[in-house]
Amino acid sequence: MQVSGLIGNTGTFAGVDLAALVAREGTPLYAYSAPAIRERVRALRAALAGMDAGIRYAVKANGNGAILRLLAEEGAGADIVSGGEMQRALRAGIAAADIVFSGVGKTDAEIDAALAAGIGRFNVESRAELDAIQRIAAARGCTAVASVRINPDVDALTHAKISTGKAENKFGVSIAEARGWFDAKAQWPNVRLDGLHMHIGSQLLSLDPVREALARMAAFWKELAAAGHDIASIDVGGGLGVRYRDGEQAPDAFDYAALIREALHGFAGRILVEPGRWLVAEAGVLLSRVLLVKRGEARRFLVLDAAMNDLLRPSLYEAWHDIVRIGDNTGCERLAYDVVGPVCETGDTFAQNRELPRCEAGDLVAILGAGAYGASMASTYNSRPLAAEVLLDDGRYALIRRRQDFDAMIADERPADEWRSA
Ligand SMILES: Cc1ncc(COP(=O)(O)O)c(C=O)c1O
Ligand SMILES: N[C@@H](CCCC[NH3+])C(=O)O
Repeated sequence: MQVSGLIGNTGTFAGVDLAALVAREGTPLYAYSAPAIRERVRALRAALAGMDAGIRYAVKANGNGAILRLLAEEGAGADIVSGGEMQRALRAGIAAADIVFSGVGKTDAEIDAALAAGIGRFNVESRAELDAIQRIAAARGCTAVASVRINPDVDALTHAKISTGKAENKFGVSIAEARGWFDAKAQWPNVRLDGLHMHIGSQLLSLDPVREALARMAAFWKELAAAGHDIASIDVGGGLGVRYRDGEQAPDAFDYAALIREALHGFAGRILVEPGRWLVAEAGVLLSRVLLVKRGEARRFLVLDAAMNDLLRPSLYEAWHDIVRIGDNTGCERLAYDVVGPVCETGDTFAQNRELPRCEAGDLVAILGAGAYGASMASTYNSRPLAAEVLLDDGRYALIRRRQDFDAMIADERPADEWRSA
Protein backbone atom coordinates (compact mmCIF):
# COMPACT_ATOMS: atom_id res chain seq x y z
CA MET A 1 0.00 0.00 0.00
CA GLN A 2 1.31 3.43 -0.89
CA VAL A 3 0.38 5.71 1.99
CA SER A 4 1.32 8.87 0.09
CA GLY A 5 -1.21 7.82 -2.54
CA LEU A 6 -3.83 7.36 0.13
CA ILE A 7 -3.31 10.85 1.48
CA GLY A 8 -2.57 12.46 -1.89
CA ASN A 9 -4.42 15.64 -2.39
CA THR A 10 -7.49 14.38 -0.61
CA GLY A 11 -6.16 15.13 2.86
CA THR A 12 -7.79 12.00 4.23
CA PHE A 13 -6.23 9.01 5.91
CA ALA A 14 -8.29 5.95 6.90
CA GLY A 15 -11.36 7.96 6.01
CA VAL A 16 -10.48 10.78 8.41
CA ASP A 17 -10.11 14.38 7.25
CA LEU A 18 -6.67 15.33 8.52
CA ALA A 19 -7.23 19.09 8.60
CA ALA A 20 -10.34 18.59 10.74
CA LEU A 21 -8.43 16.13 12.93
CA VAL A 22 -5.60 18.53 13.72
CA ALA A 23 -8.07 21.36 14.25
CA ARG A 24 -9.31 19.27 17.19
CA GLU A 25 -6.14 17.59 18.42
CA GLY A 26 -3.39 20.03 17.45
CA THR A 27 0.09 19.31 16.13
CA PRO A 28 2.52 17.62 16.19
CA LEU A 29 0.24 14.60 16.10
CA TYR A 30 0.91 10.94 15.36
CA ALA A 31 -1.95 9.32 13.42
CA TYR A 32 -2.11 5.60 12.76
CA SER A 33 -4.46 3.77 10.41
CA ALA A 34 -6.02 0.72 12.06
CA PRO A 35 -7.06 -0.80 8.69
CA ALA A 36 -3.49 -0.46 7.39
CA ILE A 37 -2.10 -2.32 10.43
CA ARG A 38 -4.76 -5.03 10.13
CA GLU A 39 -4.00 -5.38 6.45
CA ARG A 40 -0.31 -5.94 7.19
CA VAL A 41 -0.76 -8.48 9.95
CA ARG A 42 -3.32 -10.39 7.90
CA ALA A 43 -1.04 -10.35 4.87
CA LEU A 44 1.80 -11.77 6.94
CA ARG A 45 -0.42 -14.46 8.40
CA ALA A 46 -1.63 -15.39 4.93
CA ALA A 47 1.95 -15.58 3.69
CA LEU A 48 2.93 -17.85 6.59
CA ALA A 49 -0.11 -20.11 6.15
CA GLY A 50 0.70 -23.80 6.06
CA MET A 51 3.58 -23.43 8.50
CA ASP A 52 3.22 -23.76 12.26
CA ALA A 53 4.25 -20.13 12.62
CA GLY A 54 3.52 -17.43 15.18
CA ILE A 55 3.95 -13.66 14.93
CA ARG A 56 5.76 -12.03 17.84
CA TYR A 57 5.39 -8.29 17.19
CA ALA A 58 8.47 -6.31 18.24
CA VAL A 59 6.92 -3.94 20.78
CA LYS A 60 9.81 -1.47 20.50
CA ALA A 61 8.53 -0.36 17.07
CA ASN A 62 5.40 1.12 18.59
CA GLY A 63 4.36 0.14 22.09
CA ASN A 64 1.15 2.14 22.36
CA GLY A 65 -1.38 -0.07 24.15
CA ALA A 66 -4.07 0.51 21.53
CA ILE A 67 -1.74 -0.70 18.77
CA LEU A 68 -0.76 -3.72 20.86
CA ARG A 69 -4.41 -4.51 21.51
CA LEU A 70 -5.20 -4.30 17.82
CA LEU A 71 -2.35 -6.67 16.99
CA ALA A 72 -3.34 -9.01 19.82
CA GLU A 73 -6.87 -9.15 18.38
CA GLU A 74 -5.28 -10.27 15.13
CA GLY A 75 -3.51 -13.09 16.94
CA ALA A 76 -0.03 -11.61 17.32
CA GLY A 77 2.15 -12.23 20.37
CA ALA A 78 5.02 -9.97 21.41
CA ASP A 79 8.78 -9.75 21.23
CA ILE A 80 9.91 -7.67 24.22
CA VAL A 81 13.26 -6.28 25.33
CA SER A 82 12.46 -4.90 28.77
CA GLY A 83 10.20 -5.32 31.77
CA GLY A 84 8.35 -2.22 30.64
CA GLU A 85 7.54 -3.77 27.29
CA MET A 86 6.34 -6.90 29.09
CA GLN A 87 3.95 -4.79 31.17
CA ARG A 88 2.63 -3.12 28.04
CA ALA A 89 2.12 -6.43 26.24
CA LEU A 90 0.37 -8.10 29.16
CA ARG A 91 -1.81 -5.07 29.79
CA ALA A 92 -2.87 -5.10 26.14
CA GLY A 93 -4.12 -8.66 26.57
CA ILE A 94 -1.25 -10.56 24.95
CA ALA A 95 -0.96 -13.95 26.64
CA ALA A 96 2.29 -14.43 28.58
CA ALA A 97 2.84 -17.67 26.68
CA ASP A 98 2.95 -15.66 23.45
CA ILE A 99 5.76 -13.39 24.65
CA VAL A 100 9.44 -13.86 23.83
CA PHE A 101 12.06 -11.86 25.69
CA SER A 102 15.10 -10.72 23.66
CA GLY A 103 17.93 -8.33 24.50
CA VAL A 104 21.58 -8.40 25.52
CA GLY A 105 21.12 -6.98 29.01
CA LYS A 106 18.22 -8.39 30.99
CA THR A 107 18.33 -7.50 34.68
CA ASP A 108 17.71 -10.07 37.42
CA ALA A 109 14.49 -8.24 38.28
CA GLU A 110 13.31 -8.43 34.65
CA ILE A 111 14.14 -12.14 34.40
CA ASP A 112 12.33 -12.79 37.67
CA ALA A 113 9.26 -10.83 36.58
CA ALA A 114 9.20 -12.66 33.24
CA LEU A 115 9.35 -16.03 35.00
CA ALA A 116 6.63 -14.93 37.42
CA ALA A 117 4.42 -13.91 34.51
CA GLY A 118 5.13 -17.19 32.71
CA ILE A 119 6.40 -15.79 29.42
CA GLY A 120 6.81 -18.24 26.57
CA ARG A 121 10.52 -18.05 25.91
CA PHE A 122 13.78 -16.22 26.58
CA ASN A 123 16.05 -15.46 23.64
CA VAL A 124 19.38 -15.81 25.41
CA GLU A 125 22.28 -13.69 24.20
CA SER A 126 25.21 -14.65 26.49
CA ARG A 127 26.47 -17.32 28.84
CA ALA A 128 26.21 -14.90 31.75
CA GLU A 129 22.52 -14.44 30.96
CA LEU A 130 22.00 -18.20 30.76
CA ASP A 131 23.61 -18.54 34.20
CA ALA A 132 21.38 -15.78 35.56
CA ILE A 133 18.22 -17.40 34.19
CA GLN A 134 19.30 -20.73 35.73
CA ARG A 135 19.95 -19.10 39.13
CA ILE A 136 16.65 -17.20 39.17
CA ALA A 137 14.54 -20.09 37.83
CA ALA A 138 16.10 -22.43 40.43
CA ALA A 139 15.27 -19.97 43.20
CA ARG A 140 11.68 -19.89 41.95
CA GLY A 141 11.58 -23.65 41.56
CA CYS A 142 10.52 -23.40 37.93
CA THR A 143 11.92 -24.18 34.49
CA ALA A 144 12.62 -21.39 32.02
CA VAL A 145 12.22 -22.09 28.31
CA ALA A 146 15.03 -20.66 26.21
CA SER A 147 16.40 -20.24 22.71
CA VAL A 148 19.96 -19.32 21.88
CA ARG A 149 20.29 -16.16 19.82
CA ILE A 150 22.74 -17.05 17.11
CA ASN A 151 24.94 -14.36 15.63
CA PRO A 152 25.36 -15.77 12.12
CA ASP A 153 28.00 -13.20 11.11
CA VAL A 154 26.11 -12.00 8.07
CA ASP A 155 26.07 -8.46 6.71
CA ALA A 156 22.43 -7.40 6.67
CA LEU A 157 23.17 -4.67 4.08
CA THR A 158 21.42 -2.04 6.14
CA HIS A 159 22.48 1.03 8.12
CA ALA A 160 25.44 0.21 10.39
CA LYS A 161 23.58 1.41 13.49
CA ILE A 162 20.77 -1.11 13.00
CA SER A 163 22.82 -4.05 11.78
CA THR A 164 22.87 -6.76 14.43
CA GLY A 165 24.12 -9.99 12.85
CA LYS A 166 27.83 -9.38 12.31
CA ALA A 167 30.41 -10.94 14.62
CA GLU A 168 31.47 -7.48 15.80
CA ASN A 169 27.92 -6.61 16.92
CA LYS A 170 26.94 -7.07 20.55
CA PHE A 171 24.04 -9.39 19.74
CA GLY A 172 23.82 -13.17 20.07
CA VAL A 173 26.60 -15.74 20.21
CA SER A 174 28.52 -17.66 17.56
CA ILE A 175 27.34 -21.05 16.44
CA ALA A 176 30.48 -22.50 18.01
CA GLU A 177 29.56 -21.05 21.40
CA ALA A 178 25.93 -22.18 21.06
CA ARG A 179 27.13 -25.70 20.25
CA GLY A 180 29.00 -25.71 23.57
CA TRP A 181 25.83 -24.67 25.41
CA PHE A 182 23.80 -27.52 23.94
CA ASP A 183 26.57 -30.02 24.72
CA ALA A 184 26.66 -28.81 28.32
CA LYS A 185 22.96 -28.12 28.82
CA ALA A 186 22.78 -30.34 31.91
CA GLN A 187 24.64 -27.49 33.63
CA TRP A 188 21.44 -25.48 33.50
CA PRO A 189 18.83 -27.90 34.87
CA ASN A 190 16.22 -25.18 35.32
CA VAL A 191 16.49 -24.04 31.72
CA ARG A 192 14.92 -25.96 28.87
CA LEU A 193 17.26 -25.01 26.05
CA ASP A 194 15.35 -26.14 23.00
CA GLY A 195 15.27 -23.28 20.53
CA LEU A 196 17.26 -21.18 18.09
CA HIS A 197 16.85 -17.48 17.40
CA MET A 198 18.39 -14.92 15.10
CA HIS A 199 17.81 -11.28 14.17
CA ILE A 200 20.35 -9.85 11.77
CA GLY A 201 19.17 -6.26 11.55
CA SER A 202 16.40 -3.87 10.75
CA GLN A 203 15.05 -2.20 7.58
CA LEU A 204 16.28 -5.06 5.40
CA LEU A 205 15.54 -4.25 1.79
CA SER A 206 17.24 -7.32 0.40
CA LEU A 207 16.27 -10.83 1.47
CA ASP A 208 19.65 -12.26 0.46
CA PRO A 209 21.25 -11.75 3.90
CA VAL A 210 18.21 -13.36 5.54
CA ARG A 211 18.56 -16.35 3.21
CA GLU A 212 22.23 -16.66 4.07
CA ALA A 213 21.70 -16.36 7.82
CA LEU A 214 18.77 -18.76 7.78
CA ALA A 215 20.85 -21.30 5.88
CA ARG A 216 23.49 -21.14 8.62
CA MET A 217 20.91 -21.46 11.37
CA ALA A 218 19.09 -24.31 9.58
CA ALA A 219 22.35 -26.23 9.16
CA PHE A 220 22.94 -25.83 12.89
CA TRP A 221 19.42 -27.00 13.72
CA LYS A 222 19.99 -30.14 11.61
CA GLU A 223 23.32 -30.76 13.31
CA LEU A 224 21.72 -30.41 16.76
CA ALA A 225 18.80 -32.64 15.81
CA ALA A 226 21.21 -35.30 14.51
CA ALA A 227 23.03 -35.12 17.85
CA GLY A 228 19.75 -35.89 19.62
CA HIS A 229 18.76 -32.40 20.78
CA ASP A 230 15.06 -31.66 20.66
CA ILE A 231 14.64 -28.30 18.91
CA ALA A 232 11.08 -27.10 19.48
CA SER A 233 11.30 -23.52 18.24
CA ILE A 234 13.13 -21.57 15.55
CA ASP A 235 12.71 -17.79 15.68
CA VAL A 236 13.84 -16.04 12.51
CA GLY A 237 13.67 -12.55 14.05
CA GLY A 238 12.30 -9.43 12.41
CA GLY A 239 13.86 -6.84 10.16
CA LEU A 240 11.63 -6.84 7.10
CA GLY A 241 12.07 -3.43 5.49
CA VAL A 242 9.44 -0.97 4.30
CA ARG A 243 9.15 1.78 1.68
CA TYR A 244 10.09 5.13 3.12
CA ARG A 245 10.35 6.67 -0.33
CA ASP A 246 7.81 6.61 -3.08
CA GLY A 247 8.84 3.99 -5.62
CA GLU A 248 11.35 2.28 -3.31
CA GLN A 249 11.24 -1.52 -3.49
CA ALA A 250 10.66 -3.37 -0.23
CA PRO A 251 10.52 -7.13 0.23
CA ASP A 252 7.24 -8.90 -0.16
CA ALA A 253 5.76 -10.95 2.68
CA PHE A 254 5.17 -13.92 0.40
CA ASP A 255 8.79 -13.96 -0.79
CA TYR A 256 9.91 -13.70 2.84
CA ALA A 257 7.65 -16.56 3.92
CA ALA A 258 8.73 -18.68 0.94
CA LEU A 259 12.30 -18.25 2.00
CA ILE A 260 11.53 -19.37 5.56
CA ARG A 261 9.50 -22.32 4.26
CA GLU A 262 12.38 -23.43 2.08
CA ALA A 263 15.14 -22.98 4.66
CA LEU A 264 13.21 -24.72 7.44
CA HIS A 265 11.71 -27.47 5.31
CA GLY A 266 11.31 -30.56 7.48
CA PHE A 267 11.34 -28.65 10.77
CA ALA A 268 8.55 -30.04 12.93
CA GLY A 269 8.60 -27.43 15.70
CA ARG A 270 7.20 -23.91 15.99
CA ILE A 271 8.49 -21.12 13.79
CA LEU A 272 8.41 -17.57 15.16
CA VAL A 273 8.79 -14.27 13.32
CA GLU A 274 9.39 -10.93 15.08
CA PRO A 275 8.46 -8.10 12.73
CA GLY A 276 8.10 -4.63 14.14
CA ARG A 277 8.52 -1.99 11.46
CA TRP A 278 6.83 -3.95 8.67
CA LEU A 279 3.55 -4.14 10.59
CA VAL A 280 3.23 -0.49 11.61
CA ALA A 281 5.65 1.90 9.87
CA GLU A 282 3.61 2.69 6.78
CA ALA A 283 0.42 2.82 8.81
CA GLY A 284 1.54 5.97 10.63
CA VAL A 285 2.06 9.64 9.80
CA LEU A 286 3.38 12.51 11.85
CA LEU A 287 1.24 15.59 11.23
CA SER A 288 2.88 18.94 11.68
CA ARG A 289 2.22 22.61 11.00
CA VAL A 290 4.58 24.87 9.12
CA LEU A 291 5.60 27.51 11.64
CA LEU A 292 7.36 29.69 9.10
CA VAL A 293 9.38 29.72 5.94
CA LYS A 294 12.85 31.18 6.32
CA ARG A 295 15.05 32.23 3.43
CA GLY A 296 18.67 31.68 4.51
CA GLU A 297 21.78 32.75 2.60
CA ALA A 298 22.19 29.30 1.12
CA ARG A 299 18.94 27.43 1.74
CA ARG A 300 15.22 27.85 2.06
CA PHE A 301 14.07 26.43 5.41
CA LEU A 302 10.64 25.07 6.17
CA VAL A 303 10.40 25.26 9.95
CA LEU A 304 7.85 22.81 11.35
CA ASP A 305 6.35 22.49 14.81
CA ALA A 306 7.55 18.84 14.90
CA ALA A 307 11.19 18.18 15.67
CA MET A 308 13.82 15.52 16.22
CA ASN A 309 12.47 14.90 19.70
CA ASP A 310 9.21 13.72 18.07
CA LEU A 311 10.78 11.72 15.22
CA LEU A 312 14.45 10.93 15.66
CA ARG A 313 15.11 8.68 12.65
CA PRO A 314 16.24 11.36 10.17
CA SER A 315 18.70 12.82 12.70
CA LEU A 316 19.96 9.47 13.96
CA TYR A 317 20.24 7.51 10.72
CA GLU A 318 19.89 10.24 8.09
CA ALA A 319 16.76 8.29 7.26
CA TRP A 320 14.52 9.43 4.41
CA HIS A 321 10.82 9.96 5.13
CA ASP A 322 8.50 11.15 2.39
CA ILE A 323 6.81 14.43 3.29
CA VAL A 324 3.53 15.60 1.77
CA ARG A 325 1.70 18.88 2.01
CA ILE A 326 -1.92 18.31 2.92
CA GLY A 327 -4.31 20.10 0.58
CA ASP A 328 -4.81 20.70 -3.08
CA ASN A 329 -1.35 20.57 -4.60
CA THR A 330 -2.40 20.40 -8.22
CA GLY A 331 -0.48 22.84 -10.38
CA CYS A 332 1.47 24.16 -7.37
CA GLU A 333 4.92 25.57 -7.92
CA ARG A 334 7.51 23.20 -6.43
CA LEU A 335 10.45 24.47 -4.39
CA ALA A 336 13.38 22.86 -2.62
CA TYR A 337 13.32 23.15 1.17
CA ASP A 338 15.39 22.04 4.10
CA VAL A 339 12.63 20.75 6.36
CA VAL A 340 13.64 21.38 9.97
CA GLY A 341 12.25 21.49 13.48
CA PRO A 342 12.65 24.13 16.19
CA VAL A 343 15.16 22.17 18.31
CA CYS A 344 18.54 23.80 18.85
CA GLU A 345 20.60 21.33 16.85
CA THR A 346 21.62 21.46 13.21
CA GLY A 347 20.79 17.76 13.13
CA ASP A 348 17.15 18.62 13.76
CA THR A 349 16.51 18.20 10.06
CA PHE A 350 13.83 15.99 8.53
CA ALA A 351 14.96 16.47 4.94
CA GLN A 352 17.49 18.47 2.97
CA ASN A 353 16.87 20.07 -0.37
CA ARG A 354 13.48 18.36 -0.55
CA GLU A 355 11.20 19.36 -3.38
CA LEU A 356 7.72 20.18 -2.12
CA PRO A 357 4.77 22.22 -3.30
CA ARG A 358 5.26 25.84 -2.23
CA CYS A 359 4.45 26.03 1.49
CA GLU A 360 3.38 28.86 3.74
CA ALA A 361 3.12 29.38 7.47
CA GLY A 362 0.11 27.50 8.79
CA ASP A 363 0.19 24.76 6.14
CA LEU A 364 -0.20 21.21 7.31
CA VAL A 365 2.31 18.56 6.32
CA ALA A 366 2.46 14.83 6.93
CA ILE A 367 5.74 13.01 7.46
CA LEU A 368 5.10 9.50 6.22
CA GLY A 369 6.33 6.15 7.44
CA ALA A 370 6.17 7.36 11.03
CA GLY A 371 4.26 4.45 12.57
CA ALA A 372 7.39 2.59 13.68
CA TYR A 373 10.25 3.96 15.77
CA GLY A 374 8.54 7.36 15.83
CA ALA A 375 6.57 7.89 19.04
CA SER A 376 8.44 4.99 20.64
CA MET A 377 11.76 6.85 20.29
CA ALA A 378 10.41 10.30 21.17
CA SER A 379 11.87 12.35 23.99
CA THR A 380 11.19 15.65 25.70
CA TYR A 381 14.47 17.20 24.55
CA ASN A 382 14.32 21.01 24.62
CA SER A 383 11.48 20.51 27.14
CA ARG A 384 9.06 19.73 24.37
CA PRO A 385 6.16 17.63 25.68
CA LEU A 386 5.49 14.28 23.98
CA ALA A 387 3.10 14.52 21.02
CA ALA A 388 -0.41 13.06 21.09
CA GLU A 389 -1.27 9.89 19.18
CA VAL A 390 -4.55 8.95 17.51
CA LEU A 391 -5.80 5.73 15.94
CA LEU A 392 -7.95 6.18 12.84
CA ASP A 393 -10.55 3.70 11.73
CA ASP A 394 -13.30 4.02 9.17
CA GLY A 395 -13.72 7.78 9.32
CA ARG A 396 -13.41 7.98 13.13
CA TYR A 397 -10.52 8.45 15.49
CA ALA A 398 -9.61 7.55 19.04
CA LEU A 399 -7.14 9.55 21.12
CA ILE A 400 -4.71 6.84 22.23
CA ARG A 401 -2.23 9.14 23.94
CA ARG A 402 -2.96 12.60 25.20
CA ARG A 403 -0.51 15.37 24.41
CA GLN A 404 1.78 15.52 27.44
CA ASP A 405 1.31 18.69 29.43
CA PHE A 406 4.09 20.62 31.08
CA ASP A 407 3.19 19.44 34.60
CA ALA A 408 3.33 15.80 33.53
CA MET A 409 6.66 16.41 31.83
CA ILE A 410 8.32 17.62 35.02
CA ALA A 411 6.19 15.64 37.49
CA ASP A 412 8.99 13.35 38.67
CA GLU A 413 11.56 16.07 39.19
CA ARG A 414 12.34 17.27 42.70
CA PRO A 415 14.16 20.35 43.91
CA ALA A 416 17.38 19.40 45.72
CA ASP A 417 15.93 20.36 49.09
CA GLU A 418 16.10 16.96 50.73
CA TRP A 419 19.59 15.45 51.13
CA ARG A 420 20.23 11.86 52.22
CA SER A 421 23.43 10.09 53.10
CA ALA A 422 24.45 7.07 51.09
C1 LIG B 1 15.43 -9.14 18.61
C2 LIG B 1 14.65 -8.26 17.70
N1 LIG B 1 13.56 -8.75 17.10
C3 LIG B 1 12.80 -8.01 16.28
C4 LIG B 1 13.13 -6.70 15.99
C5 LIG B 1 12.23 -5.95 15.09
O1 LIG B 1 12.86 -5.38 14.03
P1 LIG B 1 12.07 -4.70 12.87
O2 LIG B 1 11.28 -3.59 13.42
O3 LIG B 1 13.14 -4.27 11.97
O4 LIG B 1 11.19 -5.75 12.26
C6 LIG B 1 14.28 -6.14 16.56
C7 LIG B 1 14.74 -4.79 16.20
O5 LIG B 1 15.50 -4.65 15.23
C8 LIG B 1 15.05 -6.94 17.45
O6 LIG B 1 16.13 -6.44 18.04
N1 LIG C 1 15.13 2.36 15.75
C1 LIG C 1 15.54 1.88 14.46
C2 LIG C 1 15.49 0.43 14.30
C3 LIG C 1 16.14 -0.36 15.37
C4 LIG C 1 15.44 -1.64 15.47
C5 LIG C 1 15.53 -2.22 16.81
N2 LIG C 1 16.49 -3.30 16.94
C6 LIG C 1 14.85 2.64 13.36
O1 LIG C 1 14.16 3.56 13.60
O2 LIG C 1 15.00 2.37 12.22
